[in-house]
Amino acid sequence: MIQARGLVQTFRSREGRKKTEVRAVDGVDLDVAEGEVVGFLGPNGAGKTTTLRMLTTLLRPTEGTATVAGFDVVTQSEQVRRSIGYVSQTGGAFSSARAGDEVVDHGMLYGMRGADATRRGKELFEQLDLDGLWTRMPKNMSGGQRRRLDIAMGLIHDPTLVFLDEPTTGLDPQARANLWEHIADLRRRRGATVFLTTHYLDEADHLSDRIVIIDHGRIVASDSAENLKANISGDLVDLELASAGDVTSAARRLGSMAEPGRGGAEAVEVDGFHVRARVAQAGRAVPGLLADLSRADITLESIEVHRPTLDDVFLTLTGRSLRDAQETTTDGAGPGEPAPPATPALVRQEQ
Ligand SMILES: Nc1ncnc2c1ncn2[C@@H]1O[C@H](COP(=O)(O)OP(=O)(O)OP(=O)(O)O)[C@@H](O)[C@H]1O
Repeated sequence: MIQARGLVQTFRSREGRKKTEVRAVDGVDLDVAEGEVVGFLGPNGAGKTTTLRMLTTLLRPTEGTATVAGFDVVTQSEQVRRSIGYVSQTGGAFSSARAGDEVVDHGMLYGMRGADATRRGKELFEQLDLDGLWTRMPKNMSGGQRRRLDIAMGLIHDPTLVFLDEPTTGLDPQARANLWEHIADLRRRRGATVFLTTHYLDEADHLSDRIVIIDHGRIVASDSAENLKANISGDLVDLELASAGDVTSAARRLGSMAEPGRGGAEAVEVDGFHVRARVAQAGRAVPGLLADLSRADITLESIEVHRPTLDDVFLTLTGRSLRDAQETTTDGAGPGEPAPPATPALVRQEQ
């Protein structure tokens, strides 16, 4: 459905008298099969939106080639546009028409009959929690409601290939869950292919068959979330001790079980009464560890095991945490909408 080879995008900008060149996308190859849901992850400025804009024909690649739905993004841009749905990060510019009319007009632009566009639009309004807002003007909607309207516009013509640029940023948890349901449904019922960028690791993990990670304009990983996590990180074991005296011996015992190549004291993090380390397979390691601690009369307050997250994957690949690589932004939610999470740029909810 999507095939890209050596995609490059450079931007020229001027800082004072100095001209600089930003290589926003630096040789991207992509293959997305029909019916696949791909989560495109990376820190701010990694090149996600620029890649998406090239694939959706909004930006001509500086170098490289890409076909989308079988059409060339440069020489057959019109056919590409007809074949896809696109929800941009910033949303569309709305006229002064009512929300429902905007959506129906948008469907008709794609060749739908008015009655079909209205029926489908009403269905989407209900699914995206926009009930009762059909006749409201978009400028009088909250930020979150406008975001959901953007999504309704992108899906009105039931595209079988959908590009979603941060579709749920600024949405409250319930609206996010609804949209997830909707995206899962697009694939289940229509066999749609979905290519989405997101800063929410749990979203990428939950929705995607495959995660593609981009950093500094280059793809650094591409695999299922399960495989990425299994290949890279061990499980994090977090022990809470009852007394400071037990911390040192617990740290020594846990260190000896840490992942091969990462064992020893340096693999162990001590934080107050907590001792943490990664072990290859916690399910197998923990029973022995507990028995060992018990024999040594070490009293545990609690033990927690965290499966590796996509953030751990990114950290292992690049030496940086996705969270640290993000900037905090607060846009997205409008009046009457719950505020977005404290660091909407990236939220980790897996652990
Ligand atoms: N029109 C432009 N002119 C100059 N530089 C640009 C332009 N558009 C993007 N860039 C730069 O290209 C790089 C990649 O930007 P891009 O928006 O693709 O990143 P992103 O991964 O989508 O980031 P975010 O998660 O913040 O949306 C950044 O360094 C950005 O500043």
